[in-house]
Amino acid sequence: MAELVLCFFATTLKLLFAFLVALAFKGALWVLNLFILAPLSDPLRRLPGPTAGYWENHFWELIDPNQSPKTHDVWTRRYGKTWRFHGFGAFDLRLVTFDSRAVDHVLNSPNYEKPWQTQRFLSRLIGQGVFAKEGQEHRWQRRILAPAFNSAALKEMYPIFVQKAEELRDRWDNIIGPSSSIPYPTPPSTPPPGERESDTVDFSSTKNTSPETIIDVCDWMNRATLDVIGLAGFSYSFNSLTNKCEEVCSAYREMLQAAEKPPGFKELFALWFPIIEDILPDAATRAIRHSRKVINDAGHRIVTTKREDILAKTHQIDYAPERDILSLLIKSNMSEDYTRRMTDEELMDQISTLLFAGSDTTSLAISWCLHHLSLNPRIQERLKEELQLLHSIEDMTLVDKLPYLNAVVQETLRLCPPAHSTIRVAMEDDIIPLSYPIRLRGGAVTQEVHIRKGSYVHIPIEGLNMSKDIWGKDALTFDPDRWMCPGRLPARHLGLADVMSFSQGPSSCIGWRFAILEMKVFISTVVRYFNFAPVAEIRRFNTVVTRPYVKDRLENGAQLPIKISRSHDRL
Ligand code: HEM
Repeated sequence: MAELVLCFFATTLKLLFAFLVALAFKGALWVLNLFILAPLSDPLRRLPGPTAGYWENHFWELIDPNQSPKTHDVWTRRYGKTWRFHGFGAFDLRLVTFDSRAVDHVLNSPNYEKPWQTQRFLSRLIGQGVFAKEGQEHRWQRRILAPAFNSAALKEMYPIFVQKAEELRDRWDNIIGPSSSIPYPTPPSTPPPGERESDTVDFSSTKNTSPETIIDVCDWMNRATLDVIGLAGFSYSFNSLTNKCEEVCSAYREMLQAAEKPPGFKELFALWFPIIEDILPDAATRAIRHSRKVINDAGHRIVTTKREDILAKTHQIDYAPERDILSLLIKSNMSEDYTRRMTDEELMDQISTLLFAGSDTTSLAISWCLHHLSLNPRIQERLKEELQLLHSIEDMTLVDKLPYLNAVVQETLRLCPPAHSTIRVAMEDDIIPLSYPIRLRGGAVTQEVHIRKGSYVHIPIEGLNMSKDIWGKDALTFDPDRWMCPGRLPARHLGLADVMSFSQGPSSCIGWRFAILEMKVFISTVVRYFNFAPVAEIRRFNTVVTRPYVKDRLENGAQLPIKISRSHDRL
């Protein structure tokens, strides 16, 4: 018996050993292939591009927004409109293209998807919503979401933009001090819809006797746009502008802070082996999990109540359903074939997605706009003059059609796109057509790029918006006038709204009209009533989006201090 046990034990050991040897052999082959064999046959090797040591990368030059405009400019002059660079090293060659035909091809072809690393990062943060999905699932979610973003839906949401913009204006007015002669109502005595009486802030505590004051525009805009997406997205009051950020609002902010930290070795490793986060969750992982739970619990309550409400009242003759994005989404979902409806979990993930994709981006775009207006008093003055013609902000068509406001918004989106760049991966070997030929390393000239399955393509959103070839020599200057003279614009635009900021193709920004309208309402409301002046040198840093910080104060995180005073003479 003992012999039998020994024999069994020895055989198991042998098998285990053989298994480990096979595993090590497979691992060695994988490493050999990854670092040596595959790079040797990578067609991108033939492309022009910057050189570096085998283990060196070019991420920093390309992704740091304080360096990338210069890098793009110098490298496109040196290598042409399409080149390759080192990802994690020389074994990881990646493509960058400024060629409109190639950009069109990559962003519109089903052969290119968000890399699985991006999808995993997004799923961990915001669940399985439309942003994290690809392929058929993505197309299906996008179709159900579409009615919530059409013109009719926007019209319904417009009063929310106005309500929140005016609330923000009143908060700022109150911070400046009591000597206001501004002929608009002081902060409302009755709280805005959705806020409880007790949630309104005590304005006296923030008053300042000086006729001007410095505010952190970034923080204020962040709160305002979060309130907007709460109300417009799912009729939910975050009360962020009242300083009484409630639990979902705090959870969301906590989640963003955790996600903003640049990934270290462990985070990168965890993308490949997510189990590590289960075994050894760090503070960021715990924060994200906790935030997701809070957001999901609230999301569950919201989805259930809304669906019951819609089901119960649909047949009432005078029923006017809520017009927020989630209600429209639930309605659109209910009209789908029974087997193809989104589950409650999927609906909840759309809530996190909208929070993530719709608030921070728009808040940054508005902040950058006020920054540029503060640096350019003449442009600010001209905008104020146009806004004086606007009798009421309530008229959506009027606000949307103001030509100079439109030019200022377009120019901000061009020069300060909140998303610095995006990335796709080739799902199969492909040939990318080019409009501008490139010279390969051997000297041959070609009008197409061969790319193999698994290669990454970086789409330089900001680079395309700032390209001198596309926008002219003054591409780096904030000049809204270029949008007023059609002759100064490129013959052919890439991207939604004529800029690359919202990307293009089937995964482009679904909320672009929403964002532009929200920007217009906020900018016109605050620029009518306040003057903006710079107080610090502002730099940019890139986390998930491009944020401002005060030069030499990066440790304080995103900040955009601006001096505001009332424009008494205009009123
Ligand atoms: C100025 C503000 C905004 C900017 C610059 C912006 C930019 C973008 C960009 C560049 C993408 C594509 C990302 C990629 O290709 O990898 C995107 C996707 C998306 N955006 Fe926006 N966005 C803004 C506002 C909004 C708003 C207000 C909403 C919703 C209310 C929204 C919802 C989304 C969603 C759901 C996606 C994913 C679309 C998909 O994968 O099909 N965005 N956005």
